[in-house]
Amino acid sequence: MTLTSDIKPKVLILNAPDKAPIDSVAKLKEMAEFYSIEQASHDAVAGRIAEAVKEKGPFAAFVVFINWWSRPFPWPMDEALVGPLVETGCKMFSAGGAGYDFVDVKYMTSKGVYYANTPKMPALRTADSTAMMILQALRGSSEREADARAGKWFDPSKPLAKDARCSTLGIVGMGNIGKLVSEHMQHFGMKVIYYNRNRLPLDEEKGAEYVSFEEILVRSDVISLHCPLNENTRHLFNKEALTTLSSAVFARMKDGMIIVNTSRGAVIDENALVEALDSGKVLRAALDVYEFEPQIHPGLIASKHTTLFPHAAVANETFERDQQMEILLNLESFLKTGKPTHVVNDV
Ligand SMILES: O=CC(=O)O
Repeated sequence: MTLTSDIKPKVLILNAPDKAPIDSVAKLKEMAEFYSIEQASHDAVAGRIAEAVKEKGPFAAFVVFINWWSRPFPWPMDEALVGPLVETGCKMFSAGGAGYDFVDVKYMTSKGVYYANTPKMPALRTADSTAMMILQALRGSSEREADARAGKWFDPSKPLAKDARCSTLGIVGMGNIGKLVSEHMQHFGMKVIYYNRNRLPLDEEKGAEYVSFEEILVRSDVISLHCPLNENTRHLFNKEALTTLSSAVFARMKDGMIIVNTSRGAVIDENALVEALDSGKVLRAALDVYEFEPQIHPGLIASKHTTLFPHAAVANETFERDQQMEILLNLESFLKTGKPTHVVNDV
């Protein structure tokens, strides 16, 4: 039976999926009626949503096609933003990104609605960039490049490159990205240990050794962060873990270690990291994400021992297309089965 337009569910979209192949959009247009609003600040989008619900609603789903560098952000995706949709029966929300720290998932779960993310698209891209950043940090590439640009030749009195083959990589968070980083870095000869809330099944460990969080601190020459940002991981790397303050946690961390972060900035207390870089406790840091994006702590910019990326580890020529397609797949699955593909909450 062909659905008539009268009984098609309605979907509200924020921005158009302008990079996805026309076919994948056309297919969905057969299944639902689309209404769009434009990206703006949180309060302005809240107003646009409330107006759309009143004039065109009710909507079955709300999907967002914006990137995290395009501003202003309408975040957080909280009750003030999406309440009118939730209250009129909207059951599915989706936006781009593996991370969903900008979403009030607790609120959504309490209302019995799904939030769906896009975990596949960022995995390999972010893992590739992380591998590059680990190698850069091991080699001290920022210092070397700064010297070369300043017309200074190789100075072996500066800390030399660390050998990947003699180094242990500690991965915190062994999800899609962590697993790929583990495989990449084992190709460069690194010993990989990992900490995760739960141990992975043996066939997924692929040579990585499961250890406690404390062991990550004790044994790692390089720590790479791949955990989500939530109340348990905010400032997981805080003064105690990163500085010489008299903390038992710190006392077990290696001097001159390297920290790499392509997850979320606030997993690290940036003030503590700057202090640790200045004291030499942390030899080098390679960062793609920051506590107060788009600001980067001036101490991180000033340090010669940092490699900095502007939250672009995931970005390449094809990622927007793939991200939009993953959001559309969530929507297609929801329209067909009542459940999106990549649900982050149990409802
Ligand atoms: O930061 C990128 C993502 O969450 O996918």
